[in-house]
Amino acid sequence: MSAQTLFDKLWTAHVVREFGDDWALLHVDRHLMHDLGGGPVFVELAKRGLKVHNPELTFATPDHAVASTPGRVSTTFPLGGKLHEALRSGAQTAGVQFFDIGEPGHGIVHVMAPEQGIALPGLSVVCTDSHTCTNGGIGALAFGIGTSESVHVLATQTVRLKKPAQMRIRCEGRLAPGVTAKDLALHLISRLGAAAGTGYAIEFAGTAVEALDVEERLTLCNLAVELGARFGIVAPDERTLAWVRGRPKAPQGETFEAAASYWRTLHTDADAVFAREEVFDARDVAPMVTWGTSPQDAVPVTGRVPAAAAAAAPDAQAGLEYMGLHAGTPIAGTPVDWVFIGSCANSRLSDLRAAALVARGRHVAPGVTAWVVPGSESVKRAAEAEGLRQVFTDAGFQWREPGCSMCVAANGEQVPPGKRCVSTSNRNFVGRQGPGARTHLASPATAAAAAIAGRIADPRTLP
Ligand SMILES: CC(C)[C@H](C(=O)O)[C@@H](O)C(=O)O
Ligand code: SF4
Repeated sequence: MSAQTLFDKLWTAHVVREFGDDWALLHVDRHLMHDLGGGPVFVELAKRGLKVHNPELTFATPDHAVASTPGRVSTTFPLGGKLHEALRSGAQTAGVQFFDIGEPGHGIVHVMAPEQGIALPGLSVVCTDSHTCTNGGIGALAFGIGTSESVHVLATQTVRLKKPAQMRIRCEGRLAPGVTAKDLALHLISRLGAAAGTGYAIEFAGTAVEALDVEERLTLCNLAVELGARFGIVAPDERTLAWVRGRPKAPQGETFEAAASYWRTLHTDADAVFAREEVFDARDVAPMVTWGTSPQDAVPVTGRVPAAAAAAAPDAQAGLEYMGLHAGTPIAGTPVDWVFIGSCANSRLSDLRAAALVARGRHVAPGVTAWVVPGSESVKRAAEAEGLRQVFTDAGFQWREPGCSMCVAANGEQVPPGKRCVSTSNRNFVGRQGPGARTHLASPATAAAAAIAGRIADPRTLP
């Protein structure tokens, strides 16, 4: 057999039928549903008189529209309450497991899936959400689908897809201390452009990626879609296997060992060919922060807001105006009003630890509202157990309930118009965190540093 890429191996393992012209019907191993799209999917299925083919392979959790207010219930945000109920009742009727708020397993769908061992290396994972690619960080064939495809998955446990072209991004060397996977992702997007991955499945490889811990790989793959790619993957290795072992829904004992020996075959063969290959030196990466309204508008925190003409995006001038920034000014020192630490990009335990390291023994600057929103109930409990909640609240951060929260503001939690927020999420589009809200994407450490300094600041040199 000719040399195969990791993606080829994952793809081939899931083909049920080839249709020609690179189209195929793929088996879906895990189907995730969330509150924004889930309810209507169940309604549509019922309307068409269809049954759920494999209810045990679908998992539902409300994340986008639930309030993060401490002590919240499902109806704290009333519209979210309706979406919650539609998802819950649809799941119950279908026999689909529903992870409700307050229960272990609840959380942002892309945080809870790998955490619970629902997503595993080698499995195909789909959800009506573009950031499903996050799961590629453990070597899953994970991708976002549309609502009608979700109905199709419920009815048939398959999905029709055209095999994408393949790109490999190799990051060689080591990230410098204080530089994270989020910074690497923003660096890659700023260098390659937010559309570079369109039509591709991206494999992230190289010594710098191998050196990332598994949660950092999830962050890196989360941002693959901000490069335009539907898939981002990292080959599973011993680190991945150790991370997966013992998760609630991961195989146990001998079954785990059998799975692990298959997972060890999931890597790109030495002489496999990619349609496009890019190589980066990890030592060039600094803590990054965005200045505009696309994730590609990112500069090192030690850098300056670029002149619009020098920026890659055609709408950079409009971005600068929306953001209320001037070309040539250092990005550090820009005063901030809000800080949001959360989202499927950066709300796992390791992210909260990194932010807490900066927050410990310091205090949020006057006039700054700083939120920490854990990605899942399990992350929240683990963080509380090791004292991180105390570190944050002592420092003046608000400790909130898990969900998407201010990442997309679908739960009514918005950055007020004209206010500036440093956010650990993945999108800084116009209005993303609320009408007129100004978003700067950054890592958890950089976001925590901004909260403390009251302005954009380099976490490595915080007084
Ligand atoms: C709501 C959902 C469809 C959307 C996505 O696909 O990513 C959201 O999660 C986002 O981050 O913008
Ligand atoms: S946390 Fe943000 S990016 Fe992730 S699924 Fe929720 S809304 Fe989308």
